[in-house]
Amino acid sequence: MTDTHALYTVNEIRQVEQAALANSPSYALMQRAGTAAGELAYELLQSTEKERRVLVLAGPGNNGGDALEAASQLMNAGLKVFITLPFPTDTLPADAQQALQRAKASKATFIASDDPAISSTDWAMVIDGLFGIGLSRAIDGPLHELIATINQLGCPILALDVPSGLNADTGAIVGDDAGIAIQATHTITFIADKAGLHTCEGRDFAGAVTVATLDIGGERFPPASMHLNHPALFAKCLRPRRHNTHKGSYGDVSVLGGAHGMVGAAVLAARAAAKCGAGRVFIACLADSLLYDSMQAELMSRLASNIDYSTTTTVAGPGLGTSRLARDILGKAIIANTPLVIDADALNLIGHEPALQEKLLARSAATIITPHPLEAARLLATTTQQIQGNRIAAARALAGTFRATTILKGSGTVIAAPDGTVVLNTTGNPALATAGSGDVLAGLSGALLAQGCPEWEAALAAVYLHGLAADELVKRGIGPIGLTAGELIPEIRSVLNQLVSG
Ligand SMILES: NC(=O)C1=CN([C@@H]2O[C@H](COP(=O)(O)OP(=O)(O)OC[C@H]3O[C@@H](n4cnc5c(N)ncnc54)[C@H](OP(=O)(O)O)[C@@H]3O)[C@@H](O)[C@H]2O)[C@H](O)CC1
Ligand SMILES: [K+]
Repeated sequence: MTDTHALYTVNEIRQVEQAALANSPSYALMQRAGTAAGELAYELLQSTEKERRVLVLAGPGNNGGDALEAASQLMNAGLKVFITLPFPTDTLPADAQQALQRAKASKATFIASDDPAISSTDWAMVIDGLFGIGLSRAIDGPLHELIATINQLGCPILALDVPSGLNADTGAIVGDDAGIAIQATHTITFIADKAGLHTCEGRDFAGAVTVATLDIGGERFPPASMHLNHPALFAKCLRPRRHNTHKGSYGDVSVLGGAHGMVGAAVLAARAAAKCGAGRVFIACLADSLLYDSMQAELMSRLASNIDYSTTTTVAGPGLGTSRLARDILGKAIIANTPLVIDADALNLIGHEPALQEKLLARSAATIITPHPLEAARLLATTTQQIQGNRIAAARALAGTFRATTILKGSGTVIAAPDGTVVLNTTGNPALATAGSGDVLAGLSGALLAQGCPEWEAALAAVYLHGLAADELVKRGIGPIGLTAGELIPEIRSVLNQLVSG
């Protein structure tokens, strides 16, 4: 495949697989999958000093076949391989039957899934081939117990195609609290990459993801509607500055927020906007409580009611509250039809007020909305659990309903366009789960819009840079525990400048 950042749904992959199976000998794809998995396992095991015992979990379908094939490869490479196959073998699909015969011939040791050796052996690695894209219900009973035991082992776990128990499309654990999934350190996924490995629980359960295409050419794939975020997707809007420019060249940002007692949120967004390149930044507070920002004297303070929203990019929401005054001024900012980022309480107001929704739909200027899952649930009149159950569908629904580029925050932030295009972000870490981090993202998004970045690229760049800054800080020991949102701002400025000059 040429498009290395493309993501496909299970349905799409099934179609590609069927077409490929029709044109190659049966069993060839499974052999390729098993070989790719065996090679990766072997490579990962090179750094281990343990006696190289590998436990292979094989399931009742073709994912189990892949695992049995990988087991044969590793036996042939001289490792000590133990296989547990806790299912009747006479109902294995034909290809998996062949893989079973080869595994038996390789003299791998078969052990029962309740053998105490599973929890007492110091395994160098576990290979998870219980279920792949054919998982159809929550994993329960003895298999649930087996997976709980495996997750406690503390050794590297290589999942084949998908960590068993994870929905490959959504990244949710199938069956939610009733289900369970393998918590892999590595996943080798077949034919094409899958969205569920990169959002919701995906990042925690899949670990490092490798794609093995099984030699299926890119021409067999439909155009992808989902991609992983990458600078190539937005680089064209982050260009070096021309010499012959002035502050007016980089736009004004006004942060509409800061109700009484909540000015800090607006200050964080405004500082982010200033340090990410906006020409001039105004803190447009509802409350008359901020004279100036002593840490960032470049910021200008105005009463929200005195701003001309037709001449500025607006970041609406940080610390805005849901008062009548907030609602009225938000309405003015929306109808001004200038670039707009809508965050926090501005989203809550829109969720409650059909009149604001109508105004939003009448806009033609750039609009980015940045809900976290609870705000998304309010906007779509549903529950957080429903949103998290299918984050991609939720982001698409928001983008379509409000005709706005949507940034659905959370692990594996989803960026969706009204036409259904989706990008999943790859940067960021739990350090971002801190108060004010959303305000910084909103301010950064506003700064990029003010500098002329189109809304789609601005959203992709903002999310990517915000996460990358957190990753860089964590590498230096500043977080994940205790990273504060304000610390992100200078780091975002650094990674932004590096990207522009690099
Ligand atoms: N076909 C090929 O050549 C290739 C396939 N690849 C690999 O195959 C899997 C997909 O294989 P598939 O057989 O469709 O599905 P699975 O192996 O994931 O699992 C299906 C079986 O699991 C049973 N099942 C489903 N959920 C549960 C559950 N919660 N508890 C117990 N059993 C469950 C299901 O039973 P049903 O009753 O639902 O029918 C099936 O028996 C793919 O992921 C790849 O790893 C490779 O890509 C190579 C080419
Ligand atoms: K698996």
